Amino acid sequence: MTTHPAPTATVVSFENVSKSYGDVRAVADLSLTLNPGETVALLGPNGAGKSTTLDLLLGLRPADTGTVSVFGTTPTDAIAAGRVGAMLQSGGLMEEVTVREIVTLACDLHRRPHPVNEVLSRAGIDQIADRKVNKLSGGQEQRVRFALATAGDNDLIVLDEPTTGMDVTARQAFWATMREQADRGRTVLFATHYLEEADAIADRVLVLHKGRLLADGTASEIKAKAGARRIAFDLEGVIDEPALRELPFLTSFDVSARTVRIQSTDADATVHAIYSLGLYPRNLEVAGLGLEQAFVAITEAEEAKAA
Ligand SMILES: Nc1ncnc2c1ncn2[C@@H]1O[C@H](COP(=O)(O)OP(=O)(O)OP(=O)(O)O)[C@@H](O)[C@H]1O
Repeated sequence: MTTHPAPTATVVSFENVSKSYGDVRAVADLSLTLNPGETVALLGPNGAGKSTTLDLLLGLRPADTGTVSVFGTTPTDAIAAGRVGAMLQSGGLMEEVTVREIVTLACDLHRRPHPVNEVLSRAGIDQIADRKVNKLSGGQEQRVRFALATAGDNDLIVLDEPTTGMDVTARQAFWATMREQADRGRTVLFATHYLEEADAIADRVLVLHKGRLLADGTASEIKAKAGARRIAFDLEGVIDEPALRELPFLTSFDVSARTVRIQSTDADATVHAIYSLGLYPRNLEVAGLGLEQAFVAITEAEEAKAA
């Protein structure tokens, strides 16, 4: 009887990982774990450390301190075993070859390759398979990178801002394919600036800021962590702005024409106080923050703490 090694429960593990470039601390004491079948968004503003984190995960850069492991081994060994596919932002494609040639090469090099035609059609580049790579548009190049990342059967797919430059159709097709991969138990990790993508696609969102992990949870948990809720209402007559600004628990305030828009960390108390002022708010709406607003709130709170 053949014995198989027990499946490793943890796909990726970072333990107290730090990485600096000279004086710039790109990743600071980062600890995280990725589990099988998760689709995880790595979200953060420019310079947050997303690409560096992915480089460390792929063994493209060594950590200064801490341990990175992928499927219980080093990133290099996990990649050599054909378990990881990656689509990075940079990295030139070979120019004087056709799309089919470069995809065929990627399939030939993979331990568990998919058929070339399947890879081409999944990435939506079967129609341009005979075109030279240096004649492609930015969005088409991204599709080729996507094809290279999915040339074989990978247990972990790592994507650095994968949909940059893709049109809406390409974006939708791309995420449909990624969802299929996740449904088949693959782990997908992607870095993004697009909060709506993180919200729509990811089971889990990691918020990175100045190399540190600020939040780790579902999109709704991240929104809840930001604490505030949005309140909007219309008022008739003269609007007493100073009185409204004194409402309890406000974190933001805006009046335009007859509409008051505020954010509050205790919406029930704020709404109660509005009525206590003797006002009659019309079209009253109370809603949670969107991920974008939550993200801004969390990073601003962090900046304020650091100041
Ligand atoms: N090779 C390098 N040499 C020096 N500094 C670097 C290098 N690569 C990145 N940095 C710096 O490290 C920090 C993190 O950069 P990184 O590219 O990881 O962030 P990011 O979140 O991927 O940003 P973006 O969203 O803009 O791609 C930044 O301050 C950046 O300027």
